[in-house]
Order: sequence, then C-alpha cells, then structure tokens
Amino acid sequence: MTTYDIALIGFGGVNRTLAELIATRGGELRRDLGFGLRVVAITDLRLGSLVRGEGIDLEKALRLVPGAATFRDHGGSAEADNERIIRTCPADIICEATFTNPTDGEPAASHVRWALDSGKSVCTTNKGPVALHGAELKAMARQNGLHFEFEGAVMSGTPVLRFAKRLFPGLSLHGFEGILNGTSNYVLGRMEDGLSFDEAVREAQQRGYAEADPTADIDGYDVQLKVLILANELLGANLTLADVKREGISALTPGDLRQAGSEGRRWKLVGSARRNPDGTVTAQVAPAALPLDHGLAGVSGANNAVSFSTDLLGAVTVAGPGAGRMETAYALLSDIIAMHEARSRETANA
Ligand SMILES: NC(=O)C1=CN([C@@H]2O[C@H](COP(=O)(O)OP(=O)(O)OC[C@H]3O[C@@H](n4cnc5c(N)ncnc54)[C@H](O)[C@@H]3O)[C@@H](O)[C@H]2O)C=CC1
Ligand SMILES: N[C@@H](CC=O)C(=O)O
Repeated sequence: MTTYDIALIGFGGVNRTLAELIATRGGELRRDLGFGLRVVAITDLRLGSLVRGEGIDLEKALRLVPGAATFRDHGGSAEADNERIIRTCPADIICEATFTNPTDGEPAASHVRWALDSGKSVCTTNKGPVALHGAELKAMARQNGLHFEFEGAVMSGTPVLRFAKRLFPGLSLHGFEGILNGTSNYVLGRMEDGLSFDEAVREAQQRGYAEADPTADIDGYDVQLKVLILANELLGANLTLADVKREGISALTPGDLRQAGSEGRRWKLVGSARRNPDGTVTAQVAPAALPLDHGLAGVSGANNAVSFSTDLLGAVTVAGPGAGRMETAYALLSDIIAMHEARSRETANA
C-alpha cells in the first residue's frame, strides 16, 4: 500500500489538527482511503524544526507547547529553517499552513515554490499564495508534473472549488455572491446576541476561526482574497487584489444591528463578483443589510455560503463550515485524497 510522506510547514491550529487526525485515525484512514500518511518533517516559527525520515512521533510533537519548548529539546532545531527543510526533507507532499499574508502572500508563496522546485506536491489552506500567485504556482506544478491543491483556501472544509469545477463545465457562470468569512459572520451573530465587538472577536479567536491578526477578518482582507480566488478560478477572470473593492464590518455598531433587526434585515459581510456584458469581471467585498428572506441572511455562526448565478440552473448555492481547525485540516486531507486519486488514474492509464 502507498504511504505518502508529508511535511507540515506551520504547526498551528490547522496542521496540528491534521497531525492529530493522522495520529489517532491513521489506521482507519489507511483502510478507508487505500493509502497511509507519515509525517517526516515539521517546521514552525515558534517551535523550530524536526526531520525524521522514519516518521515523527506525533503524540510527542503535539505535546510541545510553543513558547515553553522547541524541537531542539527533541533532537531537532530551534530554527524553522524552511527553505532547507522544504528542499531537502524526504517528503512527497508539503502541507503549507503558515500565516496568510494578504498583501503579497509571502513567505508562504516561497514555501510553495521551494517545494515545487524540489519535486514535492503542495496542499495549502493559505489564501495568500493562491490568491496572489495562483497562476504562476499552478503552472509551476503542471510543468514539474506535481500537484498544487488548495481546497481549504475558500470555505475551509466545504469543497466549494471542486464542486464548482465539476458542476460548471456546460453551464455559463454569470457571477456569485457569498458569505466567505467565518469570523466576521460569527462576530455579527454574537453582537446580535448582545456581546460586545471585542468579546465576540475573542470568542472567534478561541474557537480557532480568526486569522493571527483578526483585522484581516473584520476589515474584509480575508474575503478580498477569497473573492479573488473564486473569480480567477471559476469565472476565468484575471483579477488582481486592487481590482476587488474592499470594505469590512468595523464601522457597524450594535445600534446598526438592532436597527436592521427592527426592519426585518440582518447585516452580513458579502463578497461578490459578476461578469459584465463586455466580458470584464467586477468584484467587491462590502457589508449589506440583507432582508431576512435573502438566501444568505440565515447563514449563522462560522458557516459560509456562496450562491452562483448560472444560465441553465439559475442560482446554485453551496453552504457549510467556513472556518475551524478540524474543518480546515479536513480540507488538507481532501487535497491529499485528490492527489492520490489523480495518481491512481494516471497509473491506470499508463
Ligand atoms: N483556522 C481556520 O479556520 C482556517 C485557516 N486557514 C488558513 O490556514 C493557515 C493556518 O491557519 P491556523 O492553523 O488556524 O493558523 P495558526 O495561527 O494557528 O497557525 C499558523 C502557524 O504557522 C506558524 N508560522 C507562521 N509563519 C511561519 C513561517 N514563516 N515558518 C514556519 N511557521 C510559521 C505559526 O507559528 C503558527 O504556529 C492560515 O493561512 C489561515 O489563513 C484557512 C481556512 C480556515
Ligand atoms: N479566518 C478565516 C479562516 C478561514 O479562511 C475565517 O474566519 O473565515
């Protein structure tokens, strides 16, 4: 049976949860999926790095508390040393889950380049490399006969990208609108319940929904990246960050939410894009007070939903979890499953 050796770049909420899944459910995964997973390298800014060709003891690695210990105490190094480890470790697949940088996608984009340049496929939940360097990185993967998968970059574990790519051939897609950030949706809901803005953000952080800097969620930068990914991947647009107008929810007050409620409306942060008659694509992120019978008004908590406007089916809506450690770790697993399936097809056709 095939075993994929993987390297975890960034050992925070998402990659730790993937490691937990492998440690606790590796046997079941092997039986159900027809392949095994072995973690051979981990790097993290706060923990340093560890490489073990025979497989890392994940239970031991998961016990390390950032700030209190590093991998140096366990035969590794206190430095992340990403380039050397990504290039030289014996992994087949790199799982990139470091901080999303909404401005230039670095250093994660370099992590992906180093992996693809050294013969390793990549799965990532990091929106920066996909939104800001997606075309380059996909071409690099293709040229090198490798995979670059990123289902978790939009709607975490809800497989919106694969769903849409399978559904839309044969249809014309006019555009989409959606709730694409779990944190801001959670915060708006909790403010409606009476929490202060700060309390609601703190809860979202504790639940593992928020970015390292939650202003990325609140001010719409995170949705801007996701709109860019959906527009470029599904509408065939060639948009850059500057093409997606952005406004977040930080100006909304509890009074605004109450006022909307009394008018039968609910504030949501909506990301959207539409194809214009001349073929260009217009995209934006902005708060909107939606009437309660609007399809997106009932999306609650950290859930997300995106409604695609199509010619033959009308509106097609995909809804599900939009954030969370387990939900996003599952997205990485789904990427590895997709790579395995592609590899199995290639072998069968050879
Ligand atoms: N948590 C969620 O619900 C979702 C997260 N994502 C994305 O997945 C990625 C990971 O998310 P989380 O695990 O929740 O974040 P996190 O903040 O819990 O973990 C990130 C980890 O990466 C490490 N790190 C940062 N820069 C690094 C570098 N240059 N080299 C090595 N390690 C580095 C940090 O020390 C931290 O341990 C982020 O890009 C996030 O935007 C995507 C979808 C959902
Ligand atoms: N911080 C993001 C996580 C997923 O991308 C969110 O809240 O949606």
